[in-house]
Amino acid sequence: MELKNRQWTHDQFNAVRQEVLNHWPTGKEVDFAAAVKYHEAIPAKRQFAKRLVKAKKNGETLTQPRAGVALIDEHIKLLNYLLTEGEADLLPTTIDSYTRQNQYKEAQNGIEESLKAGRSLLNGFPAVNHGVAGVRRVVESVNAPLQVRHGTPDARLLAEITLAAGYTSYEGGGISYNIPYAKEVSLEKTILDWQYCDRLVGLYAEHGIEINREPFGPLTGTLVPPSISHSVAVIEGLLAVEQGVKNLTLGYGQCGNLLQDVAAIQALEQLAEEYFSKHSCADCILTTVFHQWMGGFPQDESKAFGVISWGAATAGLAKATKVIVKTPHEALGIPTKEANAQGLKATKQLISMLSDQALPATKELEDEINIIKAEARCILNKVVELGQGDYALGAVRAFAAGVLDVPFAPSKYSLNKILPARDNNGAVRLFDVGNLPFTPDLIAFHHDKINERAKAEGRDPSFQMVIDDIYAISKGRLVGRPR
Ligand SMILES: CCC[C@H]1O[C@@H](n2cnc3c(N)ncnc32)[C@H](O)[C@@H]1O
Repeated sequence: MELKNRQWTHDQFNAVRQEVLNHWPTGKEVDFAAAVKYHEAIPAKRQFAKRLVKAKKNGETLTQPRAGVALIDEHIKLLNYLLTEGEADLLPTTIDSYTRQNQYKEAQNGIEESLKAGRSLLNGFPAVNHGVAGVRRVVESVNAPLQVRHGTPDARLLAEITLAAGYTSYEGGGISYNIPYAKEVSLEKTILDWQYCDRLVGLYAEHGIEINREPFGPLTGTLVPPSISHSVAVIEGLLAVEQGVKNLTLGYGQCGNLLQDVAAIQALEQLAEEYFSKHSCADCILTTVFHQWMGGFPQDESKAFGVISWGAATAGLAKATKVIVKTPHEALGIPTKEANAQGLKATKQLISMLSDQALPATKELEDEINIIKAEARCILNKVVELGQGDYALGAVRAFAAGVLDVPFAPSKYSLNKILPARDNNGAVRLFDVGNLPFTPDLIAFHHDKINERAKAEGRDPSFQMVIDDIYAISKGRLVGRPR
């Protein structure tokens, strides 16, 4: 099928669906009409979209962990522990890496080995192998809104099975689950495959079932400038809305400077409103998600709590609709349920203590918001130009030209010409703007900010700054100062 940002017809969708449902035997369990009926009976309090709308209306910042283990009963126990002990407002199901690569045979082995070992030998929940009936057991046993979180370039069968089972939110996107997650999967293919996922959500919406979609905001999670992650978020949001998605959460990964991060969430809301109303998507409900620091963490658990709490405080002051919570085991690997619950409770403490405060709307904050929006507009307008008006085509061409460029991305489709580094206050700026289509004054802004830090540190701007910043937080700092 030719790539274009146009809603798929039912015939186009159904032609592809037959093939998708055959990718693994459990695909046969998918019965869309029965799934719609099942969703109709899901109470509002367990519907992700509704809970987000309520939070936006009440000015709440909801907490959500990441969590997933191999076997159904253990996964249910884990989620219920995070709900009761961790006081989570929203719950995930993090999918294992084999499933993310469509390696369902290996996932099946993982299930069998986990049964033998009596513990999870997968780094997430292999939903495709468990099938609709198995995944539905999770939905029936956990009294909270459930979201599928993963990192899957071809997430079509995973969407069919988890949504049919009753999950009411689905993370990911054709850019955000390709560029940071795959080495050489064509962007064209993943954007097409994610149009399928969004069209499926659109079909549920046509039957009155509201399912929330959340493009993956942080991308590589390593010093990604806000304007770059926002540009991807807006593009994926527009592509999703074209396929009939009505409830979207756009996301952003914490960078660490409070002013820049609060400005980033406000700029994201304003950019989304601007671009969505421009493309007549006024009836799409928009919320935001703030991801606590996605880069390297300190091994020491007390220091890790410091990083988690900083992310919680920033999310609370930014008034994001939800915050994705890290754990004190981040530097070690998959967290225990206790560590996961601790991260959630520390976060909730900060969020509730900050619910009566907001960052004052100072000139500095406004300036930061305007810089982020100006940069994103430069990128998005160039994307539309390259795509001759089409965001899907434009996105593919923009990556080829370096107009969109994600730092430290594994994908060969990202030029990786840009180089981010922190300025003297720790805000993420660009040491090398690569081929980003910024105006001269924006380029000068970044240049000056990096030079200001260089002067303060008594060294020339260099790639060493980038390296120092990558390791800074795990070494207890924000700005990677020279030794
Ligand atoms: C983009 C996602 C990276 C983050 O996702 C966490 N993560 C991955 N898999 C699981 C899991 N099965 N349970 C709890 N957290 C998980 C990692 O720690 C990291 O923070």
